[in-house]
Amino acid sequence: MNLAELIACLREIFADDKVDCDEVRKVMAAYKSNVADWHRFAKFDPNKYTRNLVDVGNGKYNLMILCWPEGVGSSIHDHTDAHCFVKVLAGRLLETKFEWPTIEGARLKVKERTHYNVDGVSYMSDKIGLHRMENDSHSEAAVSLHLYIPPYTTCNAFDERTGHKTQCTVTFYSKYGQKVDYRGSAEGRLI
Ligand SMILES: O=C(O)CCSS
Ligand SMILES: [Fe+2]
Repeated sequence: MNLAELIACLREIFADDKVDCDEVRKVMAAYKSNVADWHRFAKFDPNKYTRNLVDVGNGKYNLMILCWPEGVGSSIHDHTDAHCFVKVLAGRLLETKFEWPTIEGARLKVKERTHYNVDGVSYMSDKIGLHRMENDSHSEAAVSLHLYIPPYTTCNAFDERTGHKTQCTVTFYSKYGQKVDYRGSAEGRLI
């Protein structure tokens, strides 16, 4: 299966409304990363991770490729009640899962830390908690494939020391292989 066939499979799965997480996870795991499939979407920025839109299906999901320079990670964030599947395409990612904050001003509690290597698939949702994804390698960039069902444009970022949350707008560095130019627009803040 190549990336185009994975996309065709996802469109079929999401032709109806129910989300069968096991089926999605199996399909994401069945695709074996091939840089020839995804290279044209993988646009890096030296100072942050980039979100590169690949497919929106019939509006039921966002499929995107994220590019992580060495040592770069996301903030600690939620997923706005969406399902979140992450598959590593190159390098490796460290996922740190946190409990939701319960005490005002208290430090977030770590639930677990897991490394995902190439073709590893992780699942996250607000029912499980919060997480941070990061490329903790200092010698190798990472690339990952993210599927969010349903799509969302805002989520919350959390301060690890206090649990304080800030709403963020998530944007795309590129869409379908073309860089997006936000000059002059308020958008553009990443989490
Ligand atoms: O920017 C995002 O969508 C978070 C990446 S880790 S799921
Ligand atoms: Fe996430």
